[in-house]
Amino acid sequence: MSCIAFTNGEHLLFMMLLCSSFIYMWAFISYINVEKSANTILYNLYVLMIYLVLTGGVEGTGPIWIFIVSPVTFSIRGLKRGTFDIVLFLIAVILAFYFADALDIYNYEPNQYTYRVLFSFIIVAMLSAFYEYTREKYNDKIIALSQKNEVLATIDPLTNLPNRRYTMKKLEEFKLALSRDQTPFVIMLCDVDNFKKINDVYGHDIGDEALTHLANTLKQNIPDKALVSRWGGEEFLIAIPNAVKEKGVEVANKIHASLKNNSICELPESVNLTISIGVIQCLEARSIDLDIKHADELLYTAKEQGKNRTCS
Ligand SMILES: Nc1nc2c(ncn2[C@@H]2O[C@H](COP(=O)(O)OP(=O)(O)OP(=O)(O)O)[C@@H](O)[C@H]2O)c(=O)[nH]1
Repeated sequence: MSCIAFTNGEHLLFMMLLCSSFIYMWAFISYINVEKSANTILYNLYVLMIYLVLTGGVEGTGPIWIFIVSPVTFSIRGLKRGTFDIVLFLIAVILAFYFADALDIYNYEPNQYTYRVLFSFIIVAMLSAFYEYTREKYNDKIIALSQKNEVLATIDPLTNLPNRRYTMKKLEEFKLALSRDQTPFVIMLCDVDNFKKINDVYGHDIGDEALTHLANTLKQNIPDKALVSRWGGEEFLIAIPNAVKEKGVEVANKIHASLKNNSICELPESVNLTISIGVIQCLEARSIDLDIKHADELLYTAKEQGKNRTCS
């Protein structure tokens, strides 16, 4: 457009369009700062449009270009800020039409032309605002849905405890705190004793009930900042930050006692739900996987020694 203006001898328009092209190019190159680039593009567009309305552009066709302003504004600014900018731009356009005539810069003919342009601009702006409104609404819905899915992906649906995926992330964080600030932490691996028998004798539903009961018992007996998760099947993992092994053993004993005192109503009184636990204090030099392997070995020892006990 700038080249066309040059060959037509419209030197001022040529300069305006050339400057705009350079500004757009700069905004494109410095795209790293999105906010800054977007503002540059938008304000440059406004200045160019006001210039076209004020001078009439080529044979009075300048105002036609203002229709691109509303979609660009709403897509960059969003609904709220976009509406504010569009209203300011509209006032500027009305003033530009007024001064074009008052200062005899360009006389738009027929008279109705100015009104037609302004009214059609308002209609296009309203349609763009409506489009932006629905776009933002659906965008919010999609964000809410993906946040919900993200939560669901980290929760075990039966016990409502975090799952292994989430726990691994948390354990990495604890490990980082251990190597950075020397904050010790404890891992406890718990496994239900003779669970297959409970399932076989009383059915899977009662088995599920037992797992939920155990999850609640674990939650009630761990310190505030500790994490309890369903590690898989009938295995649970507890991580206690800022704690040493003795604390883990103390918590384990509390859990054994609590399970003994609170039986599941669906199970006969003679059947006690018990668990075996392996407790370790994590070492800075060991990976999380090796820590867990070590806890698993202690859990195995607890099973071998007769179950319903803790090894550390
Ligand atoms: N009801 C129910 N059972 C489960 C679930 N996940 C795993 N199980 C059952 O847990 C049982 C685990 O059995 P085993 O690995 O033999 O362990 P165990 O019978 O507890 O024996 P020990 O660990 O040696 O005390 C299996 O029968 C699995 O089917 C679950 O979500 N619900």
